[in-house]
Amino acid sequence: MPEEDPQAPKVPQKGIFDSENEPLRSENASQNGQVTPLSLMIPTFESVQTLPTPMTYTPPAHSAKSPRQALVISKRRGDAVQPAKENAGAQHRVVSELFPLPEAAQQRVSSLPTVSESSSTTDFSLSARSDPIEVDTVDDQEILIGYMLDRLDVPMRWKKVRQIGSGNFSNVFLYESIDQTTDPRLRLVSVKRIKYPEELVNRQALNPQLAKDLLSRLESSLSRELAILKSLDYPSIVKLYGVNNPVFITSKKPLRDLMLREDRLPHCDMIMSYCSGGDLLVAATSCNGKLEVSVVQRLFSELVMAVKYLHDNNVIHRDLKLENVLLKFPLDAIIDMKDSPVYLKHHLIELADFGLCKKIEPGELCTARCGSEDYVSPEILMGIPYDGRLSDTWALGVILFGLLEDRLPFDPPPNASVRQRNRATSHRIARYEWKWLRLLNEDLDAKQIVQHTLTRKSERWRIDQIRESSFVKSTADALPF
Ligand SMILES: Nc1ncnc2c1ncn2[C@@H]1O[C@H](COP(=O)(O)OP(=O)(O)OP(=O)(O)O)[C@@H](O)[C@H]1O
Repeated sequence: MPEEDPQAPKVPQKGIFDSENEPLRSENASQNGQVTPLSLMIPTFESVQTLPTPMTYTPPAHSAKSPRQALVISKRRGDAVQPAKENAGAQHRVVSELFPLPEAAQQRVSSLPTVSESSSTTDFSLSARSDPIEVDTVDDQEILIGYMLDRLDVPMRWKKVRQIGSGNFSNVFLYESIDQTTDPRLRLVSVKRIKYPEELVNRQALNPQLAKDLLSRLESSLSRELAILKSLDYPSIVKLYGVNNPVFITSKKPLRDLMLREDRLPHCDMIMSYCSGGDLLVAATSCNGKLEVSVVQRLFSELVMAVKYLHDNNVIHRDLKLENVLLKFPLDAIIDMKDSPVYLKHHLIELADFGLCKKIEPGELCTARCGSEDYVSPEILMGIPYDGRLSDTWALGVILFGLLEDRLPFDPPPNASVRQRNRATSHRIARYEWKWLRLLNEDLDAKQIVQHTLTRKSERWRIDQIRESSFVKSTADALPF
């Protein structure tokens, strides 16, 4: 039996079941008699008493990371399309998990069937209160006071420069230090400001039990991300420098403690290393398919090393995707650096977004179904206990394919029929349905990695096998970290 995730909530089996409690059958299943959990039911959020674990939803239309150019990778996140299409927003991603999305009420949320994970429910003293919870919202905060992890007693100040990103669970801002700092890394920092669920932000009257549940998920998810980030120390992984309130570091139940003090939900800012090149999705798509294989090799090899560091330390990421690979410098600068010694000496990427990561025991299987739709492995889609390391290597295969082919493997192929286009991405994933187009006749070492990762878990390469593959080994051996 797999061990259960100690920090995930208990989520009853509640997803894709019809009135007789029979799983709905997929297109595939109706042909071969097997049940595949691919159909979606779309409940309204209000009717969800227990939180759906993974959710397919339409991301908010507004985003600071919207590239304003046409993107070659066709099915881009709802926020990464041209302005005219922003509100069409029909792109879906599977996300998760421990607390509902901010602005959930505006989004199309679909629950998938899930496997329960045990909960470490925090006992918020909310059962007696029926009034809305006051939330500290500070998106316009110009001056940030923060505390470094190693100097929690000394406040430092930064001034907001601009917003640099937005995800489902956070807004990310660039801040510049006001104080004299001897540490050059702290001069420009990125600040990840956690978005709270819309029900809390809008202060709608919440069922006290639901509020308690929601807050406990929020707290355990936040604490987990902070604790794991704090424990990581690798050049190619985003660095947590500090937080806006030391309680987020010192307490195991920071929200509860701060709410007792202030009777309102405190905001949480994570002060982190800044990557001026933005994310790899935007950078790669801006090349219009002209990213050289040697650059792909350099960046991908470093990413493999970062994931190897995580797996060696029993951490799984569970949300590896192009958007979460940040570039330390703009891509043009990286390309110009190719002949300089810096190219191999300095880290060029930082892996970000540890909101779904988890510390696991060796051999432990996970049950929380989470990730981003295009990158999620078949076993997570199926709702069976999965090895998080193998789901991470699957996602690495998706990333590498995307960089090489300039489209994602489970998008409908460019020459797809209407019927193929109408099929859900999850159908193609469940059938391992991907193929080379641009590289069809190319003999390239990199293809071997994709072939051995976008495959059944029993045959799938682990991170060490990817590390030792010819495409990665020569570059990774040359990196000093
Ligand atoms: N350290 C950083 N430096 C530069 N940009 C960053 C940094 N961290 C995040 N960003 C930008 O902000 C975006 C959102 O950040 P992040 O993925 O951490 O948020 P999230 O809310 O957890 O996202 P998701 O919806 O993918 O879960 C990133 O895709 C990136 O463009």
